[in-house]
Amino acid sequence: MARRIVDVLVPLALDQPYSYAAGDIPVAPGDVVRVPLGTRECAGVVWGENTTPDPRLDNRIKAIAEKLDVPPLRDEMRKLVDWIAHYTLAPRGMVLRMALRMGEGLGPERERVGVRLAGAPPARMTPARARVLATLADRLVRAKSDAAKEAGVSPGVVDGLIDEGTLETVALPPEPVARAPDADFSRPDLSPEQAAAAAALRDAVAARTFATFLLDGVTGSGKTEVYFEGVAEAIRQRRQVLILMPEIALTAQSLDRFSARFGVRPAEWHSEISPRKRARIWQGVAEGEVRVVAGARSALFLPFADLGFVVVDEEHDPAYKQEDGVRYHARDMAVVRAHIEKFPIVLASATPSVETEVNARKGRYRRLSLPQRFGGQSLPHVEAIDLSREGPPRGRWIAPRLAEAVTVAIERKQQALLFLNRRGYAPLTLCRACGYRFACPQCDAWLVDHRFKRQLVCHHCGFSTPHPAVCPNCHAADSFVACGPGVERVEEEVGTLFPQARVMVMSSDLLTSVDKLREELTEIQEGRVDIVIGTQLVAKGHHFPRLNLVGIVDADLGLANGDPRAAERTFQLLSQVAGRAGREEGQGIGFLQTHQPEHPVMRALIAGDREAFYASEIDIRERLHYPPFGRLASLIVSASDRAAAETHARKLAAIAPRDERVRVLGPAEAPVSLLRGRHRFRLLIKAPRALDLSGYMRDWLAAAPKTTGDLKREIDIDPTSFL
Ligand SMILES: Nc1ncnc2c1ncn2[C@@H]1O[C@H](COP(=O)(O)OP(=O)(O)OP(=O)(O)O)[C@@H](O)[C@H]1O
Ligand SMILES: [Zn+2]
Repeated sequence: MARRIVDVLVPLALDQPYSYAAGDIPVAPGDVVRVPLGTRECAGVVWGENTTPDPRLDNRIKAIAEKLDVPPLRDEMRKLVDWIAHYTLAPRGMVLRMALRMGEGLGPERERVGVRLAGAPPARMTPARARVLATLADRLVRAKSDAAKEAGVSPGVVDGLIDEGTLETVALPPEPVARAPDADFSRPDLSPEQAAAAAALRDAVAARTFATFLLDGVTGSGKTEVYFEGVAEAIRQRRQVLILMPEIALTAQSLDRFSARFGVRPAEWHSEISPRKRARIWQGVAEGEVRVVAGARSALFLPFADLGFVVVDEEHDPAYKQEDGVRYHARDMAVVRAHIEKFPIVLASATPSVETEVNARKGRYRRLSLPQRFGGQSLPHVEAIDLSREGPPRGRWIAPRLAEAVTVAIERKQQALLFLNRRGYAPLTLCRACGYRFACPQCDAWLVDHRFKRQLVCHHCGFSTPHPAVCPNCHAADSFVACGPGVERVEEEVGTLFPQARVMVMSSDLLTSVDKLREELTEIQEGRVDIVIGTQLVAKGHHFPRLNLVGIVDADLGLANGDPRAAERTFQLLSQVAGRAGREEGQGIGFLQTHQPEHPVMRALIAGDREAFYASEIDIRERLHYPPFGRLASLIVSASDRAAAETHARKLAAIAPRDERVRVLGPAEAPVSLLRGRHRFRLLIKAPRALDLSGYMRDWLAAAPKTTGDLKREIDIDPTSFL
């Protein structure tokens, strides 16, 4: 009998599977196996039968070491991996790696040890020991760590009592990763609009077919309550659900809302979940035991046994695009997954991306509208403060009219949010004596002054250095001037203007963990803060009942960077921020401090005229053949040697396949021309919508010269960042 050979894809930067002999291990496609690779072993997935193995390899083919005891990767999941790799041009192994990211913790569950009172009291009694005995006097079993915690003693005390025979140990079953949600735990009364939208989602989930919805509701309209009804239907159908959120929106508040509706928290999946927990969730999801996952973009690659509904909350959020490794857009790939597995998906936003908006206009996505806030609250009233006419005095950042409004808000015991999307104290530091500016040694960027950490920091690569005492150029002392504001500088000004106010600064660099973020958000919700100063960390999804005033310190900040999506991003971000105001009672007000009150983005925000913004933006995109009316890809060539990068980029441009429908722009020095010590050149490729741009890029690179030295090429299909 011929040997059975199978192809195994390993989670490494390889596009092709390797052949292995199955021996007498009964493997089938999708099975997770351990295989020898070079000098070590690694996990991989059987991708298919190999019926025509290369005879020359015959005696070099190695055998599969073992089949792992985890559920196989289903057909649909393998199709998704193939699809994404094909589309993004990432090696298939790298995409697989995301689907196998169950941590190294897979394997038997770590046993939990419980204790209970069993024998005679110890010979030597101490107050700590007495407390443990008192705690366990009810003769119930407790986890060892819980017993220590409840008694307020160290675990060593409990161990001592076990050694003496006073306590006995008992093996406890592992805690479930997630308990089953109850679809009818607490059903809300929906407004008529909410009810109509919810019914559409429920029907779609019950129909078990592919459909894409845009849940288009103004800030505070109760989109969450609506998509929860789709979730409830999937739970009733005994199917699984994935709720994707931008990482920072995975807050205690949103998880609590889930448990208020369904009785339990969903399983969480984000970068701070521990490897062991990760492994258990992965397995629970694959076995169908975990019903609902709320996760950041990487949760898209979880191997659901029977996924029946996906929500992409805040679908316009740039955080859905992964910018390193496999460059994929989780929203778009979620739609692909829904299509492959034939279930409905809903994209929710108050400010849909232009792509999604156009898809809805063209009828490719079905729009569900919630034009009003829930409970009759009106949308915030937005006004411009023209910085060229009524700006603050020199060296200050809060205009008199905004300061006045903050004073009034505090008097009324309401909260104010001052938004500035810039971390640190000042974006540029220079020497007054000689004009020297502090720049990053590895990047084309100024160093940002972070006073709280007492460092100058590069926001591109993380390089940091303590504040020097004298100018490194002219050796003058005390000659530094901080230029421009960051949140820390606004905090300083707020301290002078409102000395009595309780102030909190929220900025990602000041946070140590997700838990810390959750604590701070709770403090704001509970009204223990008067003025919040924050970056985009506070812009998204939060519901602060007492917040009625939002001041945008520099509304023009995002417009200046030459990015084709600058207008869209600015509109979305500022609408979201302003949308935090007046959600529960009273009228919300937003102030935009701007030098360009006539800019279409500012005019649309002030008039509350979303349609005007989309009309002008869609018109521009259509004329320029930008997405979604055309397609883009970017190719960045980088190297530590500038000439090497430039020469290679030019060579690539010269050999681009000829196709009169495709335009290759560049190479040009990238806007960030030096990053982490590498010089960067960019090519931008523009093509019509119908063209297979991934195929074009693949043909191109297949003919390209090999990269030598530390030359690197990075391809980004549908880029969203243009730096
Ligand atoms: N049917 C309902 N019954 C009771 N409360 C509701 C209902 N719908 C919405 N709410 C409440 O209204 C508030 C706003 O809802 P939600 O946060 O879901 O809005 P949203 O549309 O997601 O807003 P944003 O886009 O600003 O995040 C929440 O406090 C929510 O609990
Ligand atoms: Zn840097």
